[in-house]
Amino acid sequence: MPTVLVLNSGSSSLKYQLVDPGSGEVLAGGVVERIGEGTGRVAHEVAGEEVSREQPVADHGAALRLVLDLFEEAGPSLREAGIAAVGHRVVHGGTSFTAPVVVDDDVVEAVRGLVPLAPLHNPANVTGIEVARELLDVPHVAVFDTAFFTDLPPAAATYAIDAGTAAEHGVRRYGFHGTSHQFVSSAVAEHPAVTAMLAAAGREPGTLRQVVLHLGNGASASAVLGERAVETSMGLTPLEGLVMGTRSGDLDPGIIFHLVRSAHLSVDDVDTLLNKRSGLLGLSGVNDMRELTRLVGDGDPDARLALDVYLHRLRKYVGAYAAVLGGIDVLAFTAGVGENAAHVRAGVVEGLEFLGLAVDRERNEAGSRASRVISPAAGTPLVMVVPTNEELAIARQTIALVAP
Ligand SMILES: Nc1ncnc2c1ncn2[C@@H]1O[C@H](COP(=O)(O)OP(=O)(O)O)[C@@H](O)[C@H]1O
Ligand SMILES: CC(=O)OP(=O)(O)O
Ligand SMILES: [Mg+2]
Repeated sequence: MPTVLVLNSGSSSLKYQLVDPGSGEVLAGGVVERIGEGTGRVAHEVAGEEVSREQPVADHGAALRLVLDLFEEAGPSLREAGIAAVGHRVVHGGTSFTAPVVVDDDVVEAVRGLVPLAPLHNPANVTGIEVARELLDVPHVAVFDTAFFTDLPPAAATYAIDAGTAAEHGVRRYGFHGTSHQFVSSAVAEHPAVTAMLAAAGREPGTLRQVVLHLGNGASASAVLGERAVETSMGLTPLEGLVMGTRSGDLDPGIIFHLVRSAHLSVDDVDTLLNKRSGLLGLSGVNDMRELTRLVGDGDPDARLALDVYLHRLRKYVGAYAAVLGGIDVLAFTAGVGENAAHVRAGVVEGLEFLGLAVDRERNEAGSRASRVISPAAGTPLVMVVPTNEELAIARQTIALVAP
């Protein structure tokens, strides 16, 4: 099967994978970090071997050139591998993009036009697409984080603000991490434990009520009924909702006015504060869950409070989404924290016994990498860990468009 190069341009990083969309095999992959900062780093992994380099990387264009050089040096050569297409993760698709599209000049301009709605993410996406199109003469496909949430019910997608202003400025809830929520919720729906549960109750797949928690650096929750997303925690931008590594998630918008008027912060200052200096980092000094867990173990009170705020917000969302769905059949954890931090999973479920949710200690703490049930054998609803794979999902959606 021809391979697809998947590019995920973040605000200061470029993650990439060369994937066989048929088998899911990753032929090579890596990350360029600290783009635009004084010191950059690139780590390229191929066949279990890592090649890394420290050097300043000016922008996402330079990052991509560096990656393509590494493919030629360390392999596999992209020229010889003959990639079929490049799949780009694009964070904000606005209302224009409800499904993946083959990139042309108009698409690039439309993604650029959405920069005001995603100032941290879309500029890097535009640069990534432009440079990749220049360097790699194959079809390019854009896959949007927002697409899975296009059909949110109006009651969930609408902010209760002046309707004319909202319409004029595209103010509505879009939702993000959709590629992951879609991948995970369909993996849940296909899992034998879930199909057996529905069959035993004589229920149709369309009635399956899931809450998916994507807990990475960015974090979001979704409520999925059958195959359809009916709620999600991120809104106009990826700032709303859960407590994240460096983002505040939900807060009283009055805080912004207070900081602008009383603390004389500029709008850009507040933007930076809420997106880059808040969340776990703002409360504890660290944004990485592994470090936070270490600090909590050492008895650090700030780290303890940060973790308590993080878990409290998650429990609120699970309870709210159970209400939105009229009950819950599956609670699924995914992404870096969700897949690896057993104490976070246990901490979310603790106190939600009234919904029937529980984790089995041994199952929760087993170090497996596979999709699995971690609730007690006899119980419903199910609590599950389901590894996400946004790159594979992007590669599959890309190849489906260019070589159907
Ligand atoms: N073994 C682990 N235990 C706890 N947290 C982990 C573990 N491995 C990764 N994480 C956490 O996962 C987060 C990163 O998640 P990831 O999905 O890779 O992020 P993103 O793709 O948003 O950059 C970090 O907070 C990191 O500490
Ligand atoms: C949309 C978003 O928050 O993405 P990430 O988690 O990659 O920052
Ligand atoms: Mg991620």
